[in-house]
Amino acid sequence: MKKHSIVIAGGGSTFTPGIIMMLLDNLDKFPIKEIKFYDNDEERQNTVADACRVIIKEKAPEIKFLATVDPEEAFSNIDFVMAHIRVGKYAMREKDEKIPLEHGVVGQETCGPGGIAYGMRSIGGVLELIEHMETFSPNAWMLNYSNPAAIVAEATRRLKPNAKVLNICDMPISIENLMASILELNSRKEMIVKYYGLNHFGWWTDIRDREGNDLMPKLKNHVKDKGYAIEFSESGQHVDDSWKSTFTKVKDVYALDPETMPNTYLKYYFYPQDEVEKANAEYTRANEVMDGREKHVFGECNRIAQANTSEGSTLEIDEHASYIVDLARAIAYNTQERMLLIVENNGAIENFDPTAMVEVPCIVGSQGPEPLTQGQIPRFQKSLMEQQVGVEKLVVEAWEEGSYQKLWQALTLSKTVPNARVAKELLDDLIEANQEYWPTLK
Ligand SMILES: NC(=O)c1ccc[n+]([C@@H]2O[C@H](COP(=O)([O-])OP(=O)(O)OC[C@H]3O[C@@H](n4cnc5c(N)ncnc54)[C@H](O)[C@@H]3O)[C@@H](O)[C@H]2O)c1
Ligand SMILES: O=P(O)(O)OC[C@H]1O[C@H](O[C@H]2[C@H](O)[C@@H](O)[C@@H](O)O[C@@H]2CO)[C@H](O)[C@@H](O)[C@@H]1O
Ligand SMILES: [Mn+2]
Repeated sequence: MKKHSIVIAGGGSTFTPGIIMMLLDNLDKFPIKEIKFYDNDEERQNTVADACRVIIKEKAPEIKFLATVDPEEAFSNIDFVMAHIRVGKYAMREKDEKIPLEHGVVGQETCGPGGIAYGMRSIGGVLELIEHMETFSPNAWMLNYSNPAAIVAEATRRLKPNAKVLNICDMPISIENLMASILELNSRKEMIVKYYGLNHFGWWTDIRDREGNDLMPKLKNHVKDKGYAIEFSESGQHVDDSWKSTFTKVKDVYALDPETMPNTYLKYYFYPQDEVEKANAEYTRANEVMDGREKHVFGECNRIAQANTSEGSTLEIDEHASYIVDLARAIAYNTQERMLLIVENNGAIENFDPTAMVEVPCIVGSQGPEPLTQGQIPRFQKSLMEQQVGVEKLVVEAWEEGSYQKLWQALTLSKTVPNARVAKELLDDLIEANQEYWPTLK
């Protein structure tokens, strides 16, 4: 098997050590020659890189390792870019969440005004990574999970239509892991699913085992009362209380259409007021993540680098991120794996905008993804998706044209925003907070 060279863009991410440990755990399936880290924050990246260097040396000393802030060094001679950047880091995520709450609107990193603000920051950052890849390794593929994936994917479709970039999200994978637990299966890979939607905005319509048996009745029986909540102590991975509450809230989302299984993020569109009431405007998910995951990961990285050993480390392999290996293998070895990806619709959802970026099952091989047709979708989901895809497209147009008007329209159209006046007040506050990152809007 060919050994691959990869660059992780956003080397300083809190997810990087877990992904490195996951890659090292899968070397038999996806051999690696070289790993490079690239970030535009050298200090943050070095903290993670100094620990990962130790881990790689212990587990696979034959792998070359380099951390750099120089695009040419990072993007030369690579086969894959694994991209997870957060433009503006947690300081800006905190503003994305808190500014909407000041206006009585959902404060969430990828949904509603927070997602729109984050999108306006991410588009430029992700397009720049694509340009580096195309300049220094034109045959490489980018596996992109930088958020907000829906807006980023639309930007890549519109502004880099020929780029070899695959946009993917781990939420369906996480949910399928929970479904597998509920169904008492050994792995989510025992399920064959049908699914359609937008990123963080979709529904499973059919779930079967490999023999073709319908697993939906058993799932429905659990989800109607408990959502996707399970006994998390048995799941092996730590799950924060706010995520447990999200998994439980699924039962209310499910009630809207008991024939399908929903993505967790739909709660922000169906029950925005519940989310606003529950939120603490002084302490949002960004604060939780900074005090939790970020402190833990950076604390452990410092300890490993100083001790020059990972012995006793509490960093966890990011098991559910193994979809990244599946995706890279599908491209590298033409495995024809069936995976949910965010791709241009082109008729996969028959009665929906062919130019929308939708999340559907695809067969992935060395030529990229082939979307599987999901047929016609019902009026309820179609109407919701049309509104949301309108928001996403308007954001990308606003970014490209520097249009205040289109961004105001996008915010007004979002189901999470009550009216155009609130949308305008929000927009003005978001412009003020994002001066360093957004294009100038006229
Ligand atoms: N698609 C998914 O389902 C999924 C799942 C988990 C995380 N994510 C995304 O992964 C990303 C990382 O998340 P995190 O919580 O670890 O964030 P983080 O802030 O810890 O890491 C992001 C890194 O990106 C770097 N960065 C920012 N702008 C950059 C640029 N223009 N060029 C190069 N590097 C840049 C930052 O310096 C930082 O080190 C986020 O976009 C997050 O939303 C996506
Ligand atoms: O609030 P965060 O930073 O913890 O998570 C935001 C991300 O949430 C999703 O990914 C989750 C995953 O679905 C969950 O089960 C858990 O295992 O962790 C992941 C990362 O926290 C979502 O798909 C991402 O787009 C979000 O960035
Ligand atoms: Mn996601």
